[in-house]
Parts: sequence; C-alpha cells; structure tokens
Amino acid sequence: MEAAGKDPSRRFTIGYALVPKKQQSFIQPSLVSLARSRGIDLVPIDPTKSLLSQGPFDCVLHKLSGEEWRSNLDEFSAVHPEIPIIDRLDAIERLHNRISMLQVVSELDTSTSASGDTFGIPSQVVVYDSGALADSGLVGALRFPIIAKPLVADGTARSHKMSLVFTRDGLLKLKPPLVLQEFVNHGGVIFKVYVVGTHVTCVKRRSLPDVSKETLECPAEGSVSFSQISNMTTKGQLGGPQEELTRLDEAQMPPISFVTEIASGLRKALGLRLFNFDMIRDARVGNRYLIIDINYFPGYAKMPSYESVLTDFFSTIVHNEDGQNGESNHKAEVV
Ligand SMILES: O=P(O)(O)O[C@@H]1[C@@H](OP(=O)(O)O)[C@H](OP(=O)(O)O)[C@H](O)[C@H](OP(=O)(O)O)[C@H]1OP(=O)(O)O
Ligand SMILES: Nc1ncnc2c1ncn2[C@@H]1O[C@H](COP(=O)(O)OP(=O)(O)O)[C@@H](O)[C@H]1O
Ligand SMILES: [Mg+2]
Ligand SMILES: [Mg+2]
Repeated sequence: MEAAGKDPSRRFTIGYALVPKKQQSFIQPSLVSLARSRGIDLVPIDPTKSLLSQGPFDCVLHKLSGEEWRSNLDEFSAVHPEIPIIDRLDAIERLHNRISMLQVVSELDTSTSASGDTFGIPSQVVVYDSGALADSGLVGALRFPIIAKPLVADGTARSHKMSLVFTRDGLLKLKPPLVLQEFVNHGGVIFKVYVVGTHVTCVKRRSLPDVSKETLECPAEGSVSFSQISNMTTKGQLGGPQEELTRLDEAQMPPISFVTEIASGLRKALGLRLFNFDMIRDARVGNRYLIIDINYFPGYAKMPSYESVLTDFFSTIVHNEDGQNGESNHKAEVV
C-alpha cells in the first residue's frame, strides 16, 4: 500500500471472496455506495482463479476455506506480503471446531471485572464415538439438560443442528463427533456481540427458553432437535409457556465496559478482526456470563448501522491505521 491516506483523491480496492449467499446478504447496495463515497471500491474475487491474476487489491476480505483457497491466499501473500488479508485462514479455522473455539476463552483474563461481572464457558465434553455416549464416566460429569452440538462448526446446515437432551436415553441416538455442553437457563435471551476491528456492538436476540424442574423430571421426549434458534421469528416445538414469558425488550443488557473488555481480549487472542460471539447470563448467578459460540464474519447486515461501521473499518485498513495499538480508536455501542 502507498503512504497512508495522504492523497484524498486516491481510490482503494477491496476484493471480497464470499459464497453467493453471503455475498447477497453482506454486499448490499447501501454498503457498496457508502464505501464508494469514501474512496473504497468493493469488487468480487473469483476464488477459482489465482488472486495474482485479479486486482490489484489494497485488501482481501474473505469467508472461504479449503486447501485450494489456502494455496491461492498463500501464493498471493508470498508476492504481496504488504496487502492485508482479512483474516488469516489459520485463525479462522480455529473457529471451525467447537472445542478449540471456546478454548480461547480460557486464555483471557477471567478475573472479576470492575462491574463485578464474571465470564467463562459452560462445562462440556467432546464425544468422538457412539460408545462414549453410554459411558457414564464421561457423560456423568455433566448435569442434564445437555445441549449436543456438532463438533464441526463449518457453516454447513448440519453444523448448526443441535439437540437439547433431557435423559441418558436421549443421548444414545446422537451422532458423534459432538460436543455435549451443560444447558444453562438464561431467561430465553442471548447477547450477540459483533466485533468489527475495534468496534463492538451488543444486541439481544431470542434464545431457547429455560427448562423447568418439572420438564426435566418428566420430559415428554428424551431429546428435541433444533437449528439456528436466534434467527427464528416464529415459535417452534421448543416454544412453550416459558417462551411466552420472555420479553426481549425487558431483558437487561450486560455492562458495555464488560462486553468490550471480553471482545477486545478475544480479538487479540484469536487474531481476528471480524467475528461475533454469543453470550448468555446464568439465571442462577445473576452476574455470571457464559460464552457459548464464536462465529467468523457473521451476518453483519443485521447489525445496526452496519454500513458505516464496516466502511469505517475498511477505511482504517486501507489507510493502514489499524496498528496493533489501535485501541485509541475504540468505539463501543449497546443497542
Ligand atoms: O446468515 P446470517 O445473517 O444469519 O448470519 C449467520 C450468523 O448469524 P448471526 O449474525 O450470529 O445472527 C451465524 O451465527 P450463529 O452461528 O447463528 O450464532 C453464523 O455466523 C453464520 O455463519 P456460519 O453458518 O456459521 O458460517 C452466519 O451465516 P452467513 O451469513 O455467514 O451465511
Ligand atoms: N450451553 C447452553 N446453554 C443454554 N443455551 C444454549 C447453550 N448453548 C447454546 N444454546 C442455545 O442454542 C443456540 C445455538 O447454539 P450455538 O452454540 O450458538 O450454535 P450455532 O453455531 O448454530 O449458533 C444458542 O444461540 C442458544 O440459544
Ligand atoms: Mg450461535
Ligand atoms: Mg455458530
């Protein structure tokens, strides 16, 4: 890249490599035109062709994986080490496994925050084969209800298919490899924290309703399956009296300083600039929060003011202003 931001007439090109569905949801005309008005052109990359034969780019933005794509990125970086790639494939791939994804939380300073809030992850075990599901030693360390998640989180529909399990028998029909995680009652509200470089936005979304003592003692079924609950607008089979009681607008947000501290710690520990994480508040311990999911390059178009947040971020990148000590540029918002 050239000398940072000295020539106001200088235009920049950001190439994006996204699957068609993601391209459609993220590359909205409103984003393209705002970026363009700030001197940044967003142009599609053909991932099947060499990056070196396309461009020139001032930055490469992507949400793709696989060995061919890795070689393409490596070849490009070898020739153009000065061009930022958002983000490093190795760092992204850490989020494709639900164990390594949450291991990063233990690398953070989890001491109590100034607000008195604490955070961590739910108790969990990884299961690689069906035999282990009947092993009371392994599973016995967890309390029911249990949420079973595919170990792989690669963005496929299958990787979002979860089961809420109430009984030991309910475990037996599950298909490993998976992560068994304690389901923690949290009042049916999840906090989604979107990170874009140093920008942090926290929003509330509907989540699974709490499981009552009565349901747990006498469940209608050993387990129930669901998928992408926070994107559901209508009630599914998991909706019950508890869900009726969940008033999203009344749910109290976590303190923004607390959320920002976690976001900043995760950004540095993961080496990622575009991600979100899902956080719940433990209904038993009011100021205890649990991180349950981290997603690379999530659905930013659903984030308030996504066009300006992303354009500001692109601008800092192409003007080389996102230095590792970019904390001075820190912005946060709770909506
Ligand atoms: O499609 P959207 O807008 O619902 O975004 C999905 C995210 O929803 P969110 O922004 O957290 O509400 C979604 O987040 P969740 O896993 O649902 O928490 C994922 O990030 C998903 O990507 P992938 O399927 O895991 O690769 C995201 O899907 P892609 O947009 O990457 O296909
Ligand atoms: N340990 C848990 N306790 C309570 N609810 C959970 C837990 N883990 C996940 N959930 C609920 O299940 C949903 C899906 O789980 P998540 O790990 O976020 O998977 P996905 O990657 O498909 O979004 C969450 O948004 C939340 O509503
Ligand atoms: Mg999630
Ligand atoms: Mg996820």
